[in-house]
Amino acid sequence: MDGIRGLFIVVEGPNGVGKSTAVLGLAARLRERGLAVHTTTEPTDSPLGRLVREGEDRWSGRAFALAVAADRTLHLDQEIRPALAAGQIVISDRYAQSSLALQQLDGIPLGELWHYNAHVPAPTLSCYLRDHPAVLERRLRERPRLSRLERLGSPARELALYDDVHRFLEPRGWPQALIDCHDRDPDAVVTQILRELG
Ligand SMILES: Nc1ncnc2c1ncn2[C@@H]1O[C@H](COP(=O)(O)OP(=O)(O)OP(=O)(O)O)[C@@H](O)[C@H]1O
Ligand SMILES: Cc1cn([C@H]2C[C@H](O)[C@@H](COP(=O)(O)O)O2)c(=O)[nH]c1=O
Repeated sequence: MDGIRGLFIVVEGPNGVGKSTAVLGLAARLRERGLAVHTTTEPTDSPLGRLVREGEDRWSGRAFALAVAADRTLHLDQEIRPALAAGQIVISDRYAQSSLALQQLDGIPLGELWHYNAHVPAPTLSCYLRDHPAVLERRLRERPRLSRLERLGSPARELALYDDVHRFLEPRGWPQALIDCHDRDPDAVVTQILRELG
């Protein structure tokens, strides 16, 4: 697959770390500068993406990893590349790193997950949000219901998996930034992301 032309930003990190909040805040700050921004998420808001979301509790292992990878492939073809071609900045809440980290919870080795995703282009910048496990545990405790993967993993395990993925992608040339969210309000998190973007 060809590389990416345009500005494609990915926000990643463990469940509850503040990805969706950061995506909204970043989009707002870029729009204040008069820039055209397209926000998106994985799994996508497409028929396949909705099926994947609904399937998380019933499917696991290879079948789920491949379904998520298929949704990502369509995401690139039908949403990300067209938005970039139209001159928009694309910000995605989750991308391939979520697969490389979270599908390991289902026992799929990182190398195999990479095979399923190796065709996807590197974003312009991938931001990995981090916080202390205790903060994330508190946020998850406040949720009425946890997903299958949230129950299977834990904030500490997810953080460790994202660290592995960060190390794995570094020699593969993916531009990446670690964003420490601890004791930073959402605005300060966005400021840090903007600094990384230069
Ligand atoms: N920087 C921050 N400081 C304090 N609270 C925050 C911060 N960012 C987000 N939150 C709060 O933490 C909770 C989780 O945030 P959010 O939904 O953005 O996380 P997420 O990473 O997208 O979660 P998930 O992956 O589980 O969907 C929300 O209640 C949100 O208001
Ligand atoms: C992209 C992607 C997602 N998932 C899982 C992780 C979460 O349980 C849901 C998404 O929920 P959110 O509240 O919208 O963040 O999907 C996954 O396991 N693998 C992936 O690649």
